[in-house]
Amino acid sequence: MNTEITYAQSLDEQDELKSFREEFYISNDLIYFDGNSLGLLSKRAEKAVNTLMESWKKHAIDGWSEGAHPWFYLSENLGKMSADLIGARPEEVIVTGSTTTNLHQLVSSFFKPKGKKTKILADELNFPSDIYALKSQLQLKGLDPEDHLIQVKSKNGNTLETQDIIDAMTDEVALIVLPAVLYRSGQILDMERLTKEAHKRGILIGFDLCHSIGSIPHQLADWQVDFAFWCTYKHLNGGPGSVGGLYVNQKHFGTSPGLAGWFGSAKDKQFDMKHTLTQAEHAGAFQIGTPHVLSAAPLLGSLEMFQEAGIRRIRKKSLELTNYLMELIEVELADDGFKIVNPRDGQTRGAHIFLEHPEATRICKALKADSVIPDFRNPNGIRLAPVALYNTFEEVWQMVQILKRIMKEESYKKYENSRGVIA
Ligand SMILES: Cc1ncc(COP(=O)(O)O)c(C=O)c1O
Ligand SMILES: Nc1ccccc1C(=O)C[C@H](N)C(=O)O
Repeated sequence: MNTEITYAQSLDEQDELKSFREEFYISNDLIYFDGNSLGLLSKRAEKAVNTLMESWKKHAIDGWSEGAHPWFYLSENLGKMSADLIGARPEEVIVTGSTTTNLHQLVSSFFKPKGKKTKILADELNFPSDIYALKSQLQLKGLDPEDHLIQVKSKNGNTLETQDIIDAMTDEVALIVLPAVLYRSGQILDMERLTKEAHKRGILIGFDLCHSIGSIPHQLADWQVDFAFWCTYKHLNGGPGSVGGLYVNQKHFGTSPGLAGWFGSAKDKQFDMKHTLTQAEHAGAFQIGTPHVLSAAPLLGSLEMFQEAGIRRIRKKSLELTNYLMELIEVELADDGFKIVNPRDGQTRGAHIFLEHPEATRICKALKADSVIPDFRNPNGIRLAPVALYNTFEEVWQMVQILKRIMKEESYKKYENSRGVIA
């Protein structure tokens, strides 16, 4: 492989998406590879927040129906803007809640234990919040999570095998909840096949898209996935705590929300103020209360950028970036004890790479001291996410050189090998 910086520079020159970098607040003195934990602020997102602040300033209560983006329809409009990213129909998507609250809403709506079918199937590698939510949903139904939550095991601690998940789809399972992309190893699960197999057995299936939305294409409607939920602060660059999203397949329109609230109403009925809910005839039925308008606002700007860039072009560049990163690591850091544990092939590799190293904690500290932002995942993982919309091939090259120097000079030994509170 070509390890010269000029090669990286030539890749940047040919990059069709290169103009997007200028739209972000990104410093040339910092290599930010953590966009899969918190995406960067773009000027368009900032402008969108200012626009909605203006509507508040100018219209006060009438901002619900007036101004550039009337707040009453904002969640639906942002849902429509997100639909292409996940291959859904516009009315199947709503921007609302957070990952964890949306999961609670969807499980409370679609988990209906009956007869022998009383179990939820998940996996042992998912993000903890999802597992906490599933356990508490079981408890709310009077079911003991010890025997009603099945967590498919990983053979190697990093990835899952499709067949192992299918084998766990017994006739006791009512519902399956899995990540689309695993938060540590970045493995993409075969959503299409898993959905088909679940449906053959009369099981509903939903996916957590936190690490997949904005980084890989999906075809949720074609695959007939029952539901999905996600955050918008990672690849979608919505900002800290930005409003999440959910998808419900149209065949489930009309299902009563498990956690009902007046924003789930049909719009024309909401202000009738009746004590009987007339729910919206689309995914909007799964909203609960008043939308968090100011935390949804950045998405008006950031989703517009995804519409322009297109998820297929984003995926193509992302695969090229991670491929280049892995190849450089293998050549330049061959003797430094790093193990690449994410899947390699373009079918199952998400948008970040995951390295294991016994000294991972302090290597991350040394990287940060040298202006590279990775993230550390307990106990020995380093996640690196070069993001298609704003990172460059040259940054990948620079980062590997910095890491090479840290390993050669052993400068990581200046730090303690223990994690901080937020790692
Ligand atoms: C897969 C996954 N699920 C859930 C969460 C957290 O959910 P929430 O947005 O509710 O904090 C994260 C990250 O924060 C995540 O990566
Ligand atoms: N929401 C956060 C708040 C604080 C710090 C990190 C997060 C993350 O999103 C972590 C991410 N979900 C992960 O995949 O590790």
